[in-house]
Amino acid sequence: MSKADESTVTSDLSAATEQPADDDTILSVRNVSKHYGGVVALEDVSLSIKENEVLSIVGDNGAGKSTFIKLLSGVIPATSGEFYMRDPESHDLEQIVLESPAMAKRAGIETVFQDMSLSFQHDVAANVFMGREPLKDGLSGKLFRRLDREYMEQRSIEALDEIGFEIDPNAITEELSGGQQQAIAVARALISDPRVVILDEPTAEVSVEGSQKILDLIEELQASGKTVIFITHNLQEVFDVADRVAVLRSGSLVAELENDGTIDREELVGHMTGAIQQE
Ligand SMILES: Nc1ncnc2c1ncn2[C@@H]1O[C@H](COP(=O)(O)OP(=O)(O)OP(=O)(O)O)[C@@H](O)[C@H]1O
Repeated sequence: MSKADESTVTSDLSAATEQPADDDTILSVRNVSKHYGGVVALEDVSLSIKENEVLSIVGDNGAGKSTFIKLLSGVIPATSGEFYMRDPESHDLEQIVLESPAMAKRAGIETVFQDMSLSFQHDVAANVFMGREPLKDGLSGKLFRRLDREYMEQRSIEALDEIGFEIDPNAITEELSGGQQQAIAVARALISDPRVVILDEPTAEVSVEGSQKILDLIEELQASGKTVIFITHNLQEVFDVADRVAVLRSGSLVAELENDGTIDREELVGHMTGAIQQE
């Protein structure tokens, strides 16, 4: 049996018209396409993300990875297709509209983009709460309302601690390492208690040591009940922390593989490059 046969491979997924809504699906992407004018960035992608899994998305440059997560974060609208999210109360998969970042956040999806969107001159607590600063009660009149700094610092410490980082909330962000900055961006994403956390190449600008901390962080997120989707170019990271890997090639989802010890680098690269093509 070839390596490809040994693995749990589902191929030609882009041809699927409807995906079964497995009980453990938290987020379902159905027949989603994104065209930029004449450029086909994604074509008829269907993918189910399972509750509490770590799913890695890989693909060569231009495969459609960034486009895929921009759609899930509501940064750009899909040209066609549908998204469904498991409702935490009814437990049904309900259709959601992802046409703005606010809509994605409301659905419980938070994304940390590669640039992290941090304000580097500001301190850690300010970044963790950026755009959601709590105000002190008891003071009347907008002009006199003050930030609840004490709460911000305390919550920042807790949010970072939850993902395995100890960082002074008063430290200036630009003075911290790449791994610490990534942790701050993740802590900010966690403040709204999302169910799905998307990380866009979280280790790209981080030292080897910092990268290991980020991989630990991904495991912490999973242990705390989150579902994690992460994009990486580093295949070793896929083997280290992903439960499953989805491979995009030229805008199509060409394989989904369980990271159950049977896939190897050659096989993964084969799917990415097209050297392996399933019927
Ligand atoms: N705003 C845009 N306008 C036109 N074409 C775009 C736009 N954004 C992406 N594309 C095209 O869509 C395709 C998919 O791009 P995307 O950035 O999603 O790929 P990627 O897998 O994230 O690549 P990389 O690893 O290089 O970031 C590429 O052909 C790209 O040139």
